[in-house]
Amino acid sequence: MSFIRGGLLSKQTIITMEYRHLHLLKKQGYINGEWVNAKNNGSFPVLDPANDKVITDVPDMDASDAKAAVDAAACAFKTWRDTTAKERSSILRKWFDNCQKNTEHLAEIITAEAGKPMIESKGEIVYGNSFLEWYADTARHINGEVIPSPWPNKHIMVTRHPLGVVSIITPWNFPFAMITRKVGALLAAGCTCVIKPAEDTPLTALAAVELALQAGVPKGVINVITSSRKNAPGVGKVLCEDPQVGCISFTGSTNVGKILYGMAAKGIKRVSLELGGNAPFIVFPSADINHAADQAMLAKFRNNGQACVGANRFLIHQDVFDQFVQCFKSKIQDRCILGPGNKEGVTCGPLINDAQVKSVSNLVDDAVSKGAKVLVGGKIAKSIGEKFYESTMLINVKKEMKIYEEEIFGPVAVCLKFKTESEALEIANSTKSGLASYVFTKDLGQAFRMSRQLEFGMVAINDGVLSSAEPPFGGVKESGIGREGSKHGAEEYTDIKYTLFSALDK
Ligand SMILES: NC(=O)C1=CN([C@@H]2O[C@H](COP(=O)(O)OP(=O)(O)OC[C@H]3O[C@@H](n4cnc5c(N)ncnc54)[C@H](OP(=O)(O)O)[C@@H]3O)[C@@H](O)[C@H]2O)C=CC1
Ligand SMILES: O=C(O)CCCC(=O)O
Repeated sequence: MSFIRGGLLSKQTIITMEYRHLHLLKKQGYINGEWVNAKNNGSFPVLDPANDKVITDVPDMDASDAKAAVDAAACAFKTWRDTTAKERSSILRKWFDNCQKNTEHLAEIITAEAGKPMIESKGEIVYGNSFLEWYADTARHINGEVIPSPWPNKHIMVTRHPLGVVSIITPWNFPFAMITRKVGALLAAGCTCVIKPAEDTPLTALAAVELALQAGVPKGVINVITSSRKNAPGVGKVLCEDPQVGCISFTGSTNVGKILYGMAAKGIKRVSLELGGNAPFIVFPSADINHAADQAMLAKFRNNGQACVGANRFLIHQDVFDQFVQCFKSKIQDRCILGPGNKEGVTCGPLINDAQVKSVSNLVDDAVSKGAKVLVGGKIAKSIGEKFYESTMLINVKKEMKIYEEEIFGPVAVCLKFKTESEALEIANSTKSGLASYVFTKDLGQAFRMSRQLEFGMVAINDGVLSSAEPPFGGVKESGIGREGSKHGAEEYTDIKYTLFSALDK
């Protein structure tokens, strides 16, 4: 996708902006076709991570608002499920068109609340919107089956039916795409939803939903609960346990995913969980090293490393280790330009919040205290601001360091050396996570062996970016359950029904 490839490979012009110029800035939650405040009248501030200024306040909704939203979605489901696939497709297409026309406005909101450089924010709109376009088409192809029957005069028909109300809980790192990927799919399938965006990034969700309404999404079909971290557990309990909810679709940390999965289990509800990753990026001696280092820039520094598919461990064959490290290091020094996302030329913005800064700093400090060597970066860029962490590269990393096995979720590249293919595989697979993995080799047999033996839901051969609307996105092991994007993403929101027709004799 151009967004992912653009920022770190070339410099672009960025328009500066102020919050007062933000279009589509909504300041209320959205329930049953109305923009509403919290029943408790509470609110919380949404901050710009580049400078900690308040962009606006939004309602701090709690469990009672969540219940109202679920009730609205359940009521709307009664009619939405009976719309034709063609009608749903047409609404999704209009939503796609609206987002496309408003790319700049949506991107400005992402940059303001998530801190991304404008080039990446615009790219996220292109990427996120591709799910709406894809599901506008897919809506008309969620097919059933007629299976040859083992009995004479009997027919087996298999049909797909929407699950009902879907609870959507999304993270701050892709505040637009994580919503369109889920909501596009579930609307196509005939479901309705309640969205709970992250405390840090509710404004993108509200703007996206405003454009959905303008596209003709009927009242109650999409509802949005804005809540602070304090109220998230109460809201989450309703979204997971209310009997009217048929499915919980979550993207975020593995820890929270486990909590939600536990609550969903009480009602035997369907779950779709996209959780943490710990992606290996493996470079074999036959690889084109310059290309591998270019792709490493994308796999590591997209959204400043705050991505579940972000490369977490660079496993480099000993024969090309020095060459790769040198090449990667000089690209980091040339292309990672730290600063506020609305400043021209910036390619790496702030981390989202203080917790992220602390988590990344702790991992690096722990590694350095145990002997890791910093080749680039290694600390907070205090002259720019407290949330700006320098793009960093570490070598001499050992097993006893936390960074060796934890998900970094920040702009820190850790390079490790291996000797053999089996050693690379063993290190790569020695994690509870199994989301994305990257392999660089020109040896076709090796590429197939790695594809087969890597215990990951996604394997990219000779590429650093694998996300798009067409393939199934998702992980194995503790990285989650289910797939998003592709036709599988819509099928996640359906149940299969088998009907037996027995032809009565005259
Ligand atoms: N797989 C991925 O794509 C992501 C992984 N992460 C990982 O998680 C770490 C922490 O980030 P963080 O933002 O705290 O991620 P979380 O998993 O805590 O947050 C993701 C979403 O879940 C919500 N949430 C949190 N707790 C509950 C709950 N008990 N019930 C219902 N909803 C809940 C959050 O709301 P609120 O914001 O209000 O707390 C947010 O909307 C990161 O460092 C990273 O390692 C983070 C984001 C995305
Ligand atoms: O990191 C995430 O939370 C989602 C991955 C972004 C993508 O779709 O590539």
